[in-house]
Amino acid sequence: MFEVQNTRSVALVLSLFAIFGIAKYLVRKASNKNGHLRFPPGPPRLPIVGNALEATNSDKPWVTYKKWADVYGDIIYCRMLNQDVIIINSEKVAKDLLEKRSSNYSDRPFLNTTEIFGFMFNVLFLRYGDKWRQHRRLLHDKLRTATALSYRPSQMHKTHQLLIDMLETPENFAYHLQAMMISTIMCLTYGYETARWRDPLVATIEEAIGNAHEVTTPEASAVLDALPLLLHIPSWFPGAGFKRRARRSREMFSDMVEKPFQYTKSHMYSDKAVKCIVSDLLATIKDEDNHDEFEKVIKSVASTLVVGGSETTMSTLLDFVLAMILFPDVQKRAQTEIDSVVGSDRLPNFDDRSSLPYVEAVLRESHRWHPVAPLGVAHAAVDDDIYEGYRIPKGATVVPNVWAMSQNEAKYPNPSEFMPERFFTADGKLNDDMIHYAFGFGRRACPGQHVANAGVWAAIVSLLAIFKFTKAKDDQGKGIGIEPQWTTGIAIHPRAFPCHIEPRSPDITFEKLHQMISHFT
Ligand code: HEM
Repeated sequence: MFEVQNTRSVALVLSLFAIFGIAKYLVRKASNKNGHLRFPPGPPRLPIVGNALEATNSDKPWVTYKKWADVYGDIIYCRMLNQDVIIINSEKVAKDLLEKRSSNYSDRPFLNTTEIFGFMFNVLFLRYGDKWRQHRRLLHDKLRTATALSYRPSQMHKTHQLLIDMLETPENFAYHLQAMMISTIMCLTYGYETARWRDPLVATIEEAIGNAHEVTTPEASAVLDALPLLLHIPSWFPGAGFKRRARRSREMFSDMVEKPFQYTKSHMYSDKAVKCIVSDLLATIKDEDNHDEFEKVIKSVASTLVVGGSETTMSTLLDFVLAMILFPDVQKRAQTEIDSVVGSDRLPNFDDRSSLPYVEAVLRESHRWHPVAPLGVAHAAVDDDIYEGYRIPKGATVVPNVWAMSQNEAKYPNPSEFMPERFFTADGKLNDDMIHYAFGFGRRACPGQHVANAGVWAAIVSLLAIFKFTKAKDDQGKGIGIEPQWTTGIAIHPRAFPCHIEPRSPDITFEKLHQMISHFT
């Protein structure tokens, strides 16, 4: 994060670390009540930096942590500069700590990068306490299973728009997937209809989120968290380019929070008003004394929905498309199932869902194969704790390595293969592995998972019903090989890959598709 560019800066940074490290060690030693217990096992630590170099050396820290897990076990202690970090590599330990002891593990570590990049409006990063509870109550009310059902018509409507866009310009598939997911959540949250192509608000949201994803992880924030003094150096100072990026990020997030909110507020009593989450919430606080305070909460909840609900679902769909190209037999089997249940004269609807178990398994495998949030979102320990005889210090950052859970060979043989079959029992029924760990743990678990699963299912089943996904071809007509790569950060997605998308049948013309959509029930 902090780009050290010359030897003097390095010397200065290291001396400061040494002073702060020793001071923190002495304070901790004096106040520690479980000091006689050992930390969980972990890799050897260097003086001052601890394990920070190894953890930040790769753009896939989850893979590094999984390698550590193979040596040291399911619960690991490491140190990122002056920060204690506990890495959890199994579902069992994650449940034991983050769920069964959730009153101690529902806090978030404070990351300086979230603050300076303007991401603190996001409920995801709120510390555990009354303010978080107030936000979380509203989120729960608007995202719980029963309410989520009322979003389905809108989710299907946006999915049908996606089918039209894909038929028109299949080469822009990644843009269409992203635009659909942002458009859906903007409509549900703000009643705002995005333009079909290059909507300015969509562009701001994409840029703001993309920018923040890489820097809002404990690994990326480690230097600034250890040495907050660096926040005060001027932006022209060598290595302080992050300050200029942070300023731009704050401006974009401010637009993202304010503009759509003001749109809803100014339209909610007009003839064109569309019922949405923000207008519902604003109506409930109309006569409240501390109206301005409530308005801030609504703004924060609404923009969190957009951040939480767009990039994650789009990334899952990109994983799905990539998997369909790399694993054509899975695609064929899912389409055979859809054809047998839905036929070719209509589009799938939510009533078909329970009759399409293989498609359901494709959805689960899309969450498992390359989890969108490979290190979940870090929790933090409120107080000292002891687990299996090991000491977990108060304030430790607790990282669930979702990647390691998803690649557990004992549970998922050949984990790098996309195999929906792994979700079936021997007698051909869907098993009960819903990949809940991809959505986090305990009191902080994703409140949007029902909405997410409905939206992603609708897109997967509809795309499979209409389109065939294959490798793009070179000049000689040979399929172009794909070496899949993923982005890095708190939420990841496959980097651009070549792909050929065409209708499964020559009967699928614009006219036919519009007809199917107009007859949709
Ligand atoms: C594939 C889609 C999604 C995935 C994989 C996902 C994953 C996650 C994860 C891992 C967390 C952190 C949980 C933890 O701290 O243990 C989270 C939190 C959250 N998600 Fe999602 N999410 C998805 C979709 C959505 C959607 C569609 C929404 C909203 C409509 C949403 C809203 C939120 C919110 C508000 C939080 C913050 C919860 C808190 O800190 O209390 N997510 N999500």
